[in-house]
Amino acid sequence: MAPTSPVIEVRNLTRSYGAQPVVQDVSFALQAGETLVLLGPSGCGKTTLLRMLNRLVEPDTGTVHVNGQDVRQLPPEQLRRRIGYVIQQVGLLPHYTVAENVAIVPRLLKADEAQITRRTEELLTRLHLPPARFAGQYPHQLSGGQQQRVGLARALAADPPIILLDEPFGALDPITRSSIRREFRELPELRQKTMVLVTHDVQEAFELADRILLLNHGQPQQLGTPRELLFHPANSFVREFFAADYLSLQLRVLRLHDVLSHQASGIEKHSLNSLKSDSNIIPHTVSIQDALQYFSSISASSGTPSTPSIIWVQGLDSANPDRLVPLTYPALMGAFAQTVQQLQTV
Ligand SMILES: Nc1ncnc2c1ncn2[C@@H]1O[C@H](COP(=O)(O)OP(=O)(O)OP(=O)(O)O)[C@@H](O)[C@H]1O
Repeated sequence: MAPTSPVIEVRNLTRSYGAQPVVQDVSFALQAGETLVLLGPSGCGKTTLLRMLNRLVEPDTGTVHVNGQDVRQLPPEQLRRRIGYVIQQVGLLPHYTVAENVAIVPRLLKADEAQITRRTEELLTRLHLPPARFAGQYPHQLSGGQQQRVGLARALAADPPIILLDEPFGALDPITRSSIRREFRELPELRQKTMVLVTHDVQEAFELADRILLLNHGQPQQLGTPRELLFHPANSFVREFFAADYLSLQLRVLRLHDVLSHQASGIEKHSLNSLKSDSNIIPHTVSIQDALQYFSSISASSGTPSTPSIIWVQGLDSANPDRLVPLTYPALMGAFAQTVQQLQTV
């Protein structure tokens, strides 16, 4: 299939503050629906780069094109229509209700009032903020997580095809952060969006990114999929940046079909009932991390730690999608270790 033209195309962006170069010669192109995470240590220029995409910061040199048009040529209301923006501090207006905050951009764009009300209610409902309870509340009456969701609803209100997010979960405690992140990932509203997200949290980057751009001192170190950065680091900075999280990132990026594809044994799904294990079927697409959690949950509920638990993996055999392959915890760990070793030596 021929590649379609990029939704965002950044060429040779550079920006300095005084004598300090903050973003140095960054280029990338994003296809529709792609999520790019800008990752790197504090002060490496992530926010400055993000803010150059919607002209909150002007580059010294280089260009940003959105759907083939130079953003410098787009009038401000066109930019607002095309690009939503979510920031860590949320930035809700304290004297506006939740509904009024969400409606800010559509009102600036002079959308129809009935349509704005409908859209606001729809978004609040999708983001688990029932309008009957939340629409009339003020930001100070909400928790941090609820405020964050209102900030996201506000960015989505005019239905822009592009969303920029600057540490959108940064102000939340780790537990709220991880559950909101999961909700965020599963939100149908965001599936079609092209997104650029800034974070310095490696786990967050790996959970949300299609591709990651890792920066250091404003210089791009590597642009690639999480798997490419982990198994084929471009330089020692990339390797060392992920070193502390190496095992957990491997468990997150590798999926059952990556480590089990060589397994030939298996049974037909219809014969499983006779084995009385029909509830322990998982698809081949789950991550190794999720599969390990599944093992812990079934051995905790079975109450018979001496019997090795078996799960059945479905979908490994594309010619026969109903075929199930049995898997034990030790077999999974063995296959995982072997795969990692192979990937590291390629
Ligand atoms: N308006 C400004 N004036 C002067 N220097 C600035 C300005 N904005 C950013 N900087 C400097 O540019 C560098 C990069 O800042 P930036 O906020 O882009 O980094 P970051 O990677 O997003 O950092 P963090 O993860 O800590 O938010 C920093 O050294 C910062 O002090």
